[in-house]
Parts: sequence; C-alpha cells; structure tokens
Amino acid sequence: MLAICFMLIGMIALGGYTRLTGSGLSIMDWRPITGMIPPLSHAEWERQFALYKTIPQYKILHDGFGLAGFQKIFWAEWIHRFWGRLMGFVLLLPLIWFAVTGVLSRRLTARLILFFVLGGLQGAIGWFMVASGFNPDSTAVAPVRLVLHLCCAFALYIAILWTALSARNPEPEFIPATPAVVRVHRLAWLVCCIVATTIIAGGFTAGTHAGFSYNTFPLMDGHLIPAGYARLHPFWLNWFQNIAAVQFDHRLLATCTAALIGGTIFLGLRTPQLGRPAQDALMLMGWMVLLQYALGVTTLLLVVPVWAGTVHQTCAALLLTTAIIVLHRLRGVGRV
Ligand code: HEM
Repeated sequence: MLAICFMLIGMIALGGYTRLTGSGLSIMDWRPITGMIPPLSHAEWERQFALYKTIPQYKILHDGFGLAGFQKIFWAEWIHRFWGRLMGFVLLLPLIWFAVTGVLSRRLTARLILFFVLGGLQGAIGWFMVASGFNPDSTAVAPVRLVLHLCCAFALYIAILWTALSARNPEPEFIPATPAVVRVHRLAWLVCCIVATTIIAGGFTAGTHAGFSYNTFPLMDGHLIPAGYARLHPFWLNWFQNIAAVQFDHRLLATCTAALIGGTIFLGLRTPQLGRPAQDALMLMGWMVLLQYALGVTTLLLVVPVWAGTVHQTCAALLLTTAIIVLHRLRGVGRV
C-alpha cells in the first residue's frame, strides 16, 4: 500500500505534467483494456493524429506541430493512463495472493477491493473530464471536471495512505486528553480541512488558467484585493469563473493554511504530552507548507512554467501527506 501511495504521488505529478503541456486531449478514445497498447504502425499514428486534428485544441494551440509534435503529447497522456493501469495491477495481484493465503483480514480485503473499484472509477472520471475538452467551443477541459478528477485522486490517496499507516502501526499510542492536547488535535483536523480547501482552490486556479494573469506578489495589479473581484453575478460565481477572484481566493487560503499550521506547531511544541512522534510530524508539516508556499509564489512569478506547476501540484500532495501523518499520530488522544 505504501508502494501504491508513492505511485499515486507519481501519478499526481504525471497528471500535472500532462495538463501543463496541453497533452490531455491527445488520446480521443477510452479503451480500458486495449488502450494499454500504443499505436504500433505508422498508419495507426496517422489515424490518431487525424482524429486529434478535428478538435479545436489542435487548431488553436498546436496547429502545424506535425506528427512528431503529436507523438510527444500523446506519450505524456499515454504514460499517465498506463501508470493508472499499472497501479491497478500493483494493488490487485498482491491482494489476490494475500487474500488466498489468508494473510489479510476480511475487513482489510474488503477495503482493498473497494480501493481497486474506486481506482477504476477514477479512470472513468478522468475520461469524463477529458471528454469535456472535445466540445466544439473548448480548447481545454471543464474546470469543474478537472477539480472533480483532482479531488477524487486526493481522496483515494488519503484513504490508501491512512490504511497503510494503520496497517504499519495498528495500535495507536495513548496520549492523555488534556485541554492543550485536545486543542492541538482539533487544530490538526482544521489544518487538514483548510489544506483540502486550498487544494480545491488550486484546482480552479489551474482549471481557469488564472496563474497566467496577475503575476505579481503579494499585490494583484497594484491592489491587495484585485479590482473586479465581484464582477460576476450571482456573487458565488466569482469563486469558480472569475480569474481575479479565483487566484485571490487561492492566495488567501494558502496564507491562512500557512498561518494555521504555524499556530498549530507553536501550540504543539509547547505541549510535551503529545509525544515526540506527533511533534516531529508537526515540524515536517511546517517545513512542507513553507516549501509549498514558496513554490506557489515561484509558479506565479515565473508565469507557470511546466516544471514549477508540476512540482507545485506534487508538493500539494506531499503537504497533505504530512497533515494526514500528524492526524494519524494523534489517533491515540484519549484512547486507553
Ligand atoms: C498551502 C499552500 C498551497 C497549496 C496546498 C496549493 C495547492 C495547489 C494545487 C493542488 C494546485 C494545482 C491544482 C491542479 O493542478 O488541478 C495549485 C495551483 C496553483 N497555485 Fe497553489 N497552492 C498553495 C499555495 C500557493 C501560493 C502561495 C500561490 C501564489 C501566490 C499559489 C499559486 C498557484 C498557481 C498560480 C497555480 C496554477 C498553476 C497551474 O496552472 O498549474 N499557490 N496550487
């Protein structure tokens, strides 16, 4: 399961690369089994390329890049899909073996089967997202579907990570539920929620291409709150479709995330009852949020180069990992 967690981080990185290189729409069909075989003849490459030429993205973004250019974006998308299938095998084959030899409890077996099914569903959601990019008036996928795909990937990752950590460490270490400990525990939950919300906001920032505007920090076009924040009506529409508001919200949430993590560490380090493992995890989370914040600003100031966008997206998963490890190490609060 830990191997699958590593593979999932790799998958999130590959997803970022695929999105940022505009490769996601290059494979225009979804064949869960036979799609594993890439084009093997020149005729098949030409057929796939001819298909791709029919969608608006080709004409607007990649017009005239030739078969070699098409092959480049095709391989990015193909590897992303292939990696997904490979994860399915890495989960399924040991699962069958361990279940047959009676190593796994029924509960764990059922949970792992559920993860396998959800992994398949994530593939289907990926296709649901990609299909939205083929509409006659679009050159990219629908932001809402991008966020759906991203959120499901993170949710599945959290579930597998939690299960893996619990399998490694089945008995939580008792931590006395003093008021200070309970406060840090509650803050750790809040941190997980705000990190998740910042990630969703990051999804909309990426989906609406908001990172290509207002490339200054901390001001946006000379203002702390950009002019035109509330341009759209009804008001809530701004949070999803207005580039100024989408980017501002992501910055604001990221700043709140960093501040909340700072506060949690401050209290956590003054609460010795938490124990060393939980305090170490808090410190790791602190370093990670600093790195992620700096990467976010770098991505913005450099106008979203592929490497920075990919690393920023991947480090979001690593930040979430540290937040989950903190929560996992605090599992024993009040438990005898
Ligand atoms: C706690 C800190 C942060 C987290 C967890 C976070 C998370 C994310 C995630 C997950 C994405 C990509 C979503 C996707 O690909 O669908 C993203 C995109 C982005 N973030 Fe952040 N972010 C953080 C801080 C920041 C900061 C401080 C800035 C800049 C001030 C920033 C600027 C951006 C930009 C410009 C994008 C779009 C890049 C692209 O198009 O690929 N982020 N963020």
